[in-house]
Amino acid sequence: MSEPILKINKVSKHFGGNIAVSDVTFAVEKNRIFGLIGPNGAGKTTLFNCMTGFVPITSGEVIFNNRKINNLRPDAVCRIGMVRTWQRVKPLSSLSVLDNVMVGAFAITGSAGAARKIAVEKLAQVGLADYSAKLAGSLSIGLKKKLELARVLATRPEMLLLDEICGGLNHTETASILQLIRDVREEGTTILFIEHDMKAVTSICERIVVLNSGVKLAEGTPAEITSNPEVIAAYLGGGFDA
Ligand SMILES: Nc1ncnc2c1ncn2[C@@H]1O[C@H](COP(=O)(O)OP(=O)(O)OP(=O)(O)O)[C@@H](O)[C@H]1O
Repeated sequence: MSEPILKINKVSKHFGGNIAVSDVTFAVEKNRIFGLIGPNGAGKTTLFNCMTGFVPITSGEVIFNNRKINNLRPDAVCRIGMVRTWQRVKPLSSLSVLDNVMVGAFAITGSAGAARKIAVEKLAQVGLADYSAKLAGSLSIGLKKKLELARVLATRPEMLLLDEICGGLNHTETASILQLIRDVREEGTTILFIEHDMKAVTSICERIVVLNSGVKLAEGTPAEITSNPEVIAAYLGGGFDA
């Protein structure tokens, strides 16, 4: 295994008596596309929140680039190179598409000119150049997801955490987002991908961790995961055919 960029060591998160994440351990190698899957309520988003400083961890360690980052605030986590998207994308609706991406770029630069340049570059990358001047709130859900991707790419991340970026998209939109994710990985970015669309997960991820009721149920390649009887029983059911 090459050097991991991210290590999750025995991470737990309790909300009062509710154990959302329990003693989860895994590592993500640099420049991989890694999947995080599991049933609703399995703890996937909570784990993202723990990694990126949006909720405090009850116990365990998050190590990013050999640095323990448990107590860092989300903006600091972003500045050291790890940024996440949100399951329900909420752009700043009354700002333009360009301004929304500039907000992302301001995480890494204080210069409006530099932020604009990065935003223009990232909007072109996701295919939204023609929408720059439109109000973000006027975009369709498919284009809002691309805007979300441009916003996080504008922070020039080393690692991207994508929370159901394909959720609510049709077949063509999903294919387009998956190609963008592949392109981003080609540029050297590591990706951790939460997704319920198993076709998308198995087509893009090299390795997958499965959570169930806050506990790590399995880890392996897509072929190993989709043939794992425990994963089939807890999540996939009998009908999945990769
Ligand atoms: N802020 C919170 N306060 C209390 N409980 C929470 C909070 N956030 C999440 N939970 C609980 O933690 C558990 C895991 O939820 P989480 O949203 O992480 O699951 P998930 O795997 O992302 O689910 P989904 O696929 O539906 O998005 C659930 O029982 C949820 O109710």
